[in-house]
Formats: sequence, C-alpha cells, structure tokens
Amino acid sequence: MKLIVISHPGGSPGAPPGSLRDEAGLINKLFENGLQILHLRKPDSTREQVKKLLSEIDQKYHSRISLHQYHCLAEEFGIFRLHFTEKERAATSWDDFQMMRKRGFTLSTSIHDIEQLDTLSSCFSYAFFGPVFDSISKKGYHGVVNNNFKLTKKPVNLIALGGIGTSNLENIQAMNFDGAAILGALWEQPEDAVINFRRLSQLLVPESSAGRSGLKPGDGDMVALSPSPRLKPGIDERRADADGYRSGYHDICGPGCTSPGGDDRVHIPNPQDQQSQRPNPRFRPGAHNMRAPSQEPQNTAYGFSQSKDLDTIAKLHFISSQKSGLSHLQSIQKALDAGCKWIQLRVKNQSEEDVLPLALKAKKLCDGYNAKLIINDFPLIAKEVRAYGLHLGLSDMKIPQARKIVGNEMIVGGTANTFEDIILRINEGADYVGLGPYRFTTTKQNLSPILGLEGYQKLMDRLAKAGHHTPIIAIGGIVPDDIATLKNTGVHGVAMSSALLQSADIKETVSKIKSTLC
Ligand SMILES: Cc1ncc(COP(=O)(O)OP(=O)(O)O)c(N)n1
Ligand SMILES: Cc1ncsc1CCOP(=O)(O)O
Ligand SMILES: [Mg+2]
Repeated sequence: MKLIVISHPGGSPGAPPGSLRDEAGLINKLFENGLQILHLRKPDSTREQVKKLLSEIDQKYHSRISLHQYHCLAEEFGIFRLHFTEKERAATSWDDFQMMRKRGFTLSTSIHDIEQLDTLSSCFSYAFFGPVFDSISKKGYHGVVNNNFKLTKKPVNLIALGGIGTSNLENIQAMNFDGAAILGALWEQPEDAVINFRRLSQLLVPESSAGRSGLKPGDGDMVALSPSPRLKPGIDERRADADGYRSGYHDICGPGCTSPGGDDRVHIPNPQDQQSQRPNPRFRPGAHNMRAPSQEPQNTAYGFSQSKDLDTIAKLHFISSQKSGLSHLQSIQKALDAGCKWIQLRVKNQSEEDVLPLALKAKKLCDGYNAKLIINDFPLIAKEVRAYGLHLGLSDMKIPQARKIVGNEMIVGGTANTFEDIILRINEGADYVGLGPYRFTTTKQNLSPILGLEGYQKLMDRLAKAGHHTPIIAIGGIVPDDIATLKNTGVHGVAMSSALLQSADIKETVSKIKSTLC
C-alpha cells in the first residue's frame, strides 16, 4: 500500500499571494519523512513557476516526482514520471504512450469510472480513481464508493483519491486499493503537512504483513529505448486553464493538464550519445536508466536510493573468508594491510547474534585503515555497526525492504546471475551489482550457473546497449590474471577472496590489481 501525495494546487514560488509559503521546503521535508511519490499538479502555475519550484526541491528527490503539467521539464530535472488526465489520455495515441514507456517514463493516469480500468493500456503503471470519499478540500465533490466496496481484479494498480485522511485510510486498504493519494488531508493545514503525513504513513499496513508487495510487477517500469530522440507529436502543450480547467478533484482526474507537445516535448537523449559521455552524477546509478532505459521490463517504481555516483563504488572488493587457516577478522586484517579499501564481511552459517560482534570488530578494523565495510546478508547488522554498505543476494531480503532498515544513504549491492537479475537489482535501487560466478569456486556453496568470460561479455554488451551504467562487480573464482580481460568486458570492478588470501605477496597483488582496474 503506497501513499502518494498530490501537491498543493496553488501557485508556485513567485506566484501571486495565497501560494503556499516555502513549498519546496515543505516538499523536501515530506520526502525526508519517507514520501515515495509526489504528484506535482500545478494547474494554475506557469512553466517558469513550476521550473522554479522544481529547482528548489532537492534534486535527489526529483526521481520521485510525477509531473502533471509541463512534461517538457522532465528531462531537465531528471524526472521520469508523467501523469495524464482522462482527456489527455483520450487525446494521446497508444503508440505515443508506448514510445514514452520505451523512453523510460513511468506513466499514470486518472479514471472516474471503475469500468474504465479494463480499458487502460498496460503502458500505465497505475491509475488514480476517485473521488472515493467526499473531498476534504473541495466541498461538493462526493465520494463514489461505499464502505463495502471491494476491488477484485485490477489490470492496472489503482490508487484511491479523494477525501482520504487518517479516519479512512484503513478502509482504503481493506478495499484492496494499491495505494492512496493524499491532498486535502495535508494541504488544508499546510503547517501540519509533515506531521499529518507521518500520521498517515504510520497507519499503513506494512507490505509484508499485508501479504502484498504493493504495486505489482510492471509498476514504474522503464522499458525499451527507441532510436528516435523525440516523441511523436502528442497533444498540444497548452495551459490547462485554456482548456476548460476547473479546480478541484475532478481536475486531477479530468481534463486540463498539459502533456508533451510542440518544441517543449519530452526529449530523452539517444542512449548511443550517452555511452560516450561520463554518466551525469546528478543521477544515482539506477536513475541512469531514465536517460537511457533498458529494453527489458523493469519492476519497481519505489526502489529509490539517493545520489551516489560511480566513483562511490570501489573497483576491488575483498570478501572475507575463514578458509586458508585464517579467521574472518584475520582475513580482513590481511586484506587491509595489503591496501584493500572495500571489505565485505561475509560470514555464512552463523546466527545474527554471532555475526554482530564480528561486524563490530570488522568495523573498527576498517575504520583504522579508512576502509569501507560492507556487511553481507544482514541489514540489521549493517545498520547497527554503521557499515558503509550492505550486500544482498537474490534469496536474501529484497533491497527495497532492506532500505527501510538501512536507509537511503547506505550503499546496497545486489547479486545477479542473469540479465533479468541485473535489471531487477537496478530497479530495486541497487548501487552496484555483484555479477557471478565467473568460474567455479569453493568459497561459495550452491553456485549459480558459471558465466565465464563469454557470459560476462554478452551481459555487459547487452547492458551497454540498453544504456545501463550501474557498476557491475565480477565475482567468483577470479584470479589476478583474469582482471585485464574482465575489465575489457566493461565491468566496473571485481570481488575476490581466495586468490588474494592465497597470494604469495598480497600487497604486490593488490597493487597490481588496482592499477589494472583504474
Ligand atoms: C560483491 C558480491 N557479489 C555477490 C555476492 C554473493 O551474494 P549472495 O548471492 O547473497 O551469496 P552469499 O555471498 O550470501 O553466499 C557477494 N557476497 N558479494
Ligand atoms: C560470494 C561469492 N558469490 C559468488 S562467488 C563468491 C565467492 C567469491 O570468492 P572467491 O574469489 O574465493 O571465489
Ligand atoms: Mg547473501
């Protein structure tokens, strides 16, 4: 169950009196307090006003904003979510929506009649439906459902809208909606918006205990790229009010918003252009997808992490081991002495209680060398010891769930063995992907199929073609002689354990590996 906030409908900064004071500050605070998606709906604002507001919202939150008007601003601000009113939906061809999806946009729309749900294109990741209850802010907009209403089939995720507040949020969950869009409950008293948002968030049933995973696969998809850099003409970009705009809930769901068109249409650079450039650090690794999306379906709209650029992820990862007659801590000490700066504590077959003291000691060791500690498998331990990162495999806790524990600042890596795994990890918000195994190794049991050089080459080529830039770390049975060829496949770095620990001169080996990788 997701909570989506729709912005205050009033004017943006610079707008006439009556506008919300320090709107950007309030929006930043909502994001800081866990807001996942903000729908920026500014029917009365000019493009310059919306632009100004966006520029005042912390850029790390831009990927969580959906634009109702002025879709043309999406690229400039790294926004990949666009909303379409009912009227705009009707005026836009399926091909155009497809094209937007292919360019990496997450599309949403509005319906008033539940029957319309079946007619929606699968291009839409979710739709607003409402007003479900009597509007809080707009008197006279009456709810269309009663308390016995229950959604059964939902080809598209459905977000309830209208009159939702603390008193009825639970009803929305019981009705089987995928989320609730909040407007009046926050903006009736803007000075209490953050506290009211927190109250509403606390009422949400956690997804795991609700037995649902929130939005279904396909949500927030960013799919397939197209060779053409521009969208086909859609509908005109006109001011909403020139199109019979009326304010109130109906306008969120009804006519009036603007969408790509004319010279201001959404422009996503051709991924081919992107590859020759250094990734723009404005985007977190996962968010590079927006600029150069994958050809594969991608699954989460909500796997966010904050801006971390490629340099944040080291190229040589040491994986601790208690093979070779050493304890985990001794193996870490050895790697640190040799110059490793990125240490993963990977303790298998021990309880969380047993791993915690090891993690605390490992953290102390790493701190002494100014090295980064990554905890394998245990999000709670990673948080507890203030590790730099957490690594999760495909059968470990899901990354978005772990993020709720470790927060957005912590580096979270995810394991992958196939292209689909990689895309999944990227969409989950992984900061890097551990791809392997390269070859057989006894360090890990139950290995996934071995990829070999050919496997890496194919996967890396496919990723490059799809414009993905999330750092890929090769792992599994890697020896120093593999590194140059592996690097040529395009991987960002390597993770190694036994070959380092068994090296005759580990310091020399680490130094050579580092110079090969840089
Ligand atoms: C950098 C890196 N990549 C992959 C893994 C493997 O993680 P996982 O699949 O969860 O397996 P275990 O390591 O937990 O056995 C990793 N640890 N590090
Ligand atoms: C954790 C892990 N995941 C895939 S292979 C592997 C072990 C890496 O260690 P080594 O470098 O000794 O093969
Ligand atoms: Mg694991």
